[in-house]
Amino acid sequence: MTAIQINNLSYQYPTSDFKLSINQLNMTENLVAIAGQNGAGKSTLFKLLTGLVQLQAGEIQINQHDLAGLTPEDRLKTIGIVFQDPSSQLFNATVQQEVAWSLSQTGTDAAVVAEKVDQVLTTVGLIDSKDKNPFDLSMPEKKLLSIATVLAVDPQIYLFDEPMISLDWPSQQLVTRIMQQLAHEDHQVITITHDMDWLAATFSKVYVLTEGKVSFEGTPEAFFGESGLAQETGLLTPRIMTIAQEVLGDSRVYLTPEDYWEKKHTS
Ligand SMILES: Nc1ncnc2c1ncn2[C@@H]1O[C@H](COP(=O)(O)OP(=O)(O)OP(=O)(O)O)[C@@H](O)[C@H]1O
Repeated sequence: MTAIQINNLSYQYPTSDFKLSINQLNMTENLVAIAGQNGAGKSTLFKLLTGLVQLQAGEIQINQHDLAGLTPEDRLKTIGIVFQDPSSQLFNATVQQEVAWSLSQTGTDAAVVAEKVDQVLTTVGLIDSKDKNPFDLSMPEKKLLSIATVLAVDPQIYLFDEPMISLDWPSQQLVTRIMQQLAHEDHQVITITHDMDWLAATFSKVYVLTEGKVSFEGTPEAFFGESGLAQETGLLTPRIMTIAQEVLGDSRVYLTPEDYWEKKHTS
């Protein structure tokens, strides 16, 4: 089990009034979603977790080790991020080299690299494109390649910033399966998402940020079950719940169509 512990965190951009403040947060679940309106501070939290910006106050601990004290190599092996825009992550001449480059940053033995590259490219369905230039890939393929570069390093914690954006349905299903498999293997998977249907169907724990503060932590069932909370925090409810409410006047919590069917037939 991985535990991220945040104490008295505070961060303010030099050129903006926005301030992220988290007094105490203890993240231990393997499948975690971070939600919140635009500008709530979700990406800023990811930047702090990956060291892209430095904490101004407080501490972030991973399994009781201060994140700030990790060497760059240990940090890579601890937390990996898949950015929203894959183009910001890709710069090598071939798909194969792109994945090999990310592994070379962790001092991996050259003999292991080729095998690992093939393995992760197979996982994301890009093995037949390994000699292509990353910029000749489609947007979903670029995203899958950026996921492969992180899978190759195999960090303890995976951060995904809006992974579903610009993916077609098969790629969405593939990425969801990869995340579930990672969580099953006891990695921690933390995802920023605006997709409430996907959040409700996939995650066991949700943290909602509102204006730089954690305004809710709990299960999706508890979040959508608290009357008016989704609306107050600027989020939608799952579509099945909206339909049940608006068409049938049924205001119970339904996370997925399957959940609706089950609850209807067991009550
Ligand atoms: N580099 C920066 N310099 C100054 N202000 C910034 C910078 N990056 C973000 N901000 C501001 O900080 C606030 C939080 O931004 P952040 O990107 O963390 O929000 P978010 O919840 O990820 O939003 P979104 O859902 O739109 O991605 C916003 O008001 C944003 O304008």
